[in-house]
Amino acid sequence: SGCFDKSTYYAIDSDIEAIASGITNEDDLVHFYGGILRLVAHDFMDYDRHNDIPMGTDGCIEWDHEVNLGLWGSIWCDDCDLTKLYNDKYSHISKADFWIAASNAVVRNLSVDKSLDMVDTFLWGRKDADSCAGQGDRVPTGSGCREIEDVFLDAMGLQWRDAVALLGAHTIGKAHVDFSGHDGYWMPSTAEALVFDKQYYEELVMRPWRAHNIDTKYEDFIASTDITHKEPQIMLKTDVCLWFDTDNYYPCCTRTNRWLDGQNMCDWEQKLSDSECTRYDADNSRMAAVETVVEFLGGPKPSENNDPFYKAFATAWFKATTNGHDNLKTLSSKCW
Ligand code: HEM
Repeated sequence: SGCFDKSTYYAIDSDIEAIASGITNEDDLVHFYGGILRLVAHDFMDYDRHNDIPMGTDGCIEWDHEVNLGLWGSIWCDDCDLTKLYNDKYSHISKADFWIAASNAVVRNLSVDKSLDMVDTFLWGRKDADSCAGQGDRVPTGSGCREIEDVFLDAMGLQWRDAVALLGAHTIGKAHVDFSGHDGYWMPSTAEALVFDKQYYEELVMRPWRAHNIDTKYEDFIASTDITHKEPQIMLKTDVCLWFDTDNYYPCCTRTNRWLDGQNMCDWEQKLSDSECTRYDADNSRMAAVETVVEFLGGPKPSENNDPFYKAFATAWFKATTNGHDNLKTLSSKCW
């Protein structure tokens, strides 16, 4: 219903920035930005093209489901800034559309030189669903690449390239013990978690990642030591599997030849220097993920080239947020 024009789109962008500029604590700021992106990801990751009830971006989340914890209460709730903004100014558009526009604002504002503006590929007209029983069960928990194949490739109908691009959003944000049971930033510092760029792929490839929370339901990877990091730095198995075969070989450490203060960096909580993570064979279909990571690094040498990642992210984001919809509209030039 109604009308959604470019000025409304950019008004949402400015309003998100205005809220962000009022958040003085950096950790809270990361969670504000990251939480908005995660909210949309959880709305689109429930899409299943093979199911009679496909779901997808419909503004419906099972807030109490374990996989969604943390979204209700600090990102979306009666007293949450984002919700208040919606109720005050934008409730004439659907929540699903609003969340995506808000996420686009996050991406634009945190991208290098604010260069990743997805306005031209933004479509609107989604309808909110009142209920979505079973939504949470469709969202991946982080166990490994089997989940990426089931959710992104099979249910959502995306390519490996799309999945790898979307996961680059983990550059922004943090995992919280109280929400997911995982703890830490994907980036080495809070400041880096506030820049939407290709650093996720650099961290994945360059850093020694040690298996962590082994034999618990929170199995993941942790980087380095408390000597080099104030906050824990983590990757999930669904992140590390874009480069290493963690589904078939775990626990392991990704780079067993790194030393710090005379100690092997794989041997902090337990000895893993003798368990190097394995790579995929050349004929493994997951090599498509590996090749995409190489591409997003932006060249053979360290570079500032975010273009391959940005372009692929915009494409994948478009597919993920429009999946299952066939009557969405482009932004009007002006609503009267
Ligand atoms: C295999 C798919 C995915 C898995 C298993 C996964 C898992 C997780 C987990 C466990 C957390 C930590 C939540 C917490 O404790 O607060 C998280 C956070 C986050 N995720 Fe994902 N995620 C996936 C895909 C995505 C996608 C596609 C996006 C966006 C395009 C995304 C964006 C984020 C962001 C920005 C955060 C940080 C939230 C914050 O700072 O509060 N994730 N994810």
